[in-house]
Amino acid sequence: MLKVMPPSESSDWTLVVPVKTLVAAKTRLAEAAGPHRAALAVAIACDTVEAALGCPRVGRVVAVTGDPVAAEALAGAGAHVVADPEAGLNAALRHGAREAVRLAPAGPVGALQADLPALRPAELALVLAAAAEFDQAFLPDAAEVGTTFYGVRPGVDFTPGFGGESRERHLRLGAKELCLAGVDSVRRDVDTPGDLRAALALGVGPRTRAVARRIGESPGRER
Ligand SMILES: Nc1nc2c(ncn2[C@@H]2O[C@H](COP(=O)(O)OP(=O)(O)OP(=O)(O)O)[C@@H](O)[C@H]2O)c(=O)[nH]1
Ligand SMILES: C=C(OP(=O)(O)O)C(=O)O
Repeated sequence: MLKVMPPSESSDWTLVVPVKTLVAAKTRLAEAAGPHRAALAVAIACDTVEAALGCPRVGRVVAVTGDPVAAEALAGAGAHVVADPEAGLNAALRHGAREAVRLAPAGPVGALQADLPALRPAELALVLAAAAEFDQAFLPDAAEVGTTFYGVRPGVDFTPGFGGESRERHLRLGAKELCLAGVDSVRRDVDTPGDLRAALALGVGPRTRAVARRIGESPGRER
């Protein structure tokens, strides 16, 4: 029998989450995490994916990684995993976005950083609702230097400019900066030990709490 798939709705986002090879991941947490650095990177990415999938505006998460260990864990957290073209972060995101359009041609596409372990689905919903008002939009990170989310309306070119001081780059590229209250968990990226403590204070997902305990950090409150 022919199975007719329902058309994806415009509020049904596909989020692309990039996860680099674990040997190279989270180097700024090397001292704090010691032998648990790769486990911490995987835990943070999987908690991010699980929370994103818990958001009613998200239809699916496409994770882009070339790492087999990360790929298995991310698939276990519910992501649709595609291989990394190994040409850098923005190339990985564009590759994931092509898969997103293949999976849901009528839906909006976003890039979400993989290091948001405190992410709360309801806060992500606010960001996606705001982003849907613009052709191209982004959310700056907690430090207001980088970016945690970049998204486009259906049919608009997906041209992410992540890396380093990407807030300025996204502004120059003409994306609308989202200035929203009540979305701290979507902006709380984790690069340094200080960032990790700030995320733990907000409340992180269960995998990150478990690794935090192993590296001697107080796991803080539950998300
Ligand atoms: N798939 C993919 N993801 C990448 C690549 N480069 C960076 N990322 C991801 O993009 C996000 C930001 O990356 P970085 O800040 O460069 O790296 P990081 O692992 O978070 O931290 P550091 O090693 O401390 O710089 C993280 O989620 C990374 O996993 C890449 O080439 N491919
Ligand atoms: C790559 C970026 O993030 P990070 O702070 O993780 O380097 C970015 O903000 O564009």
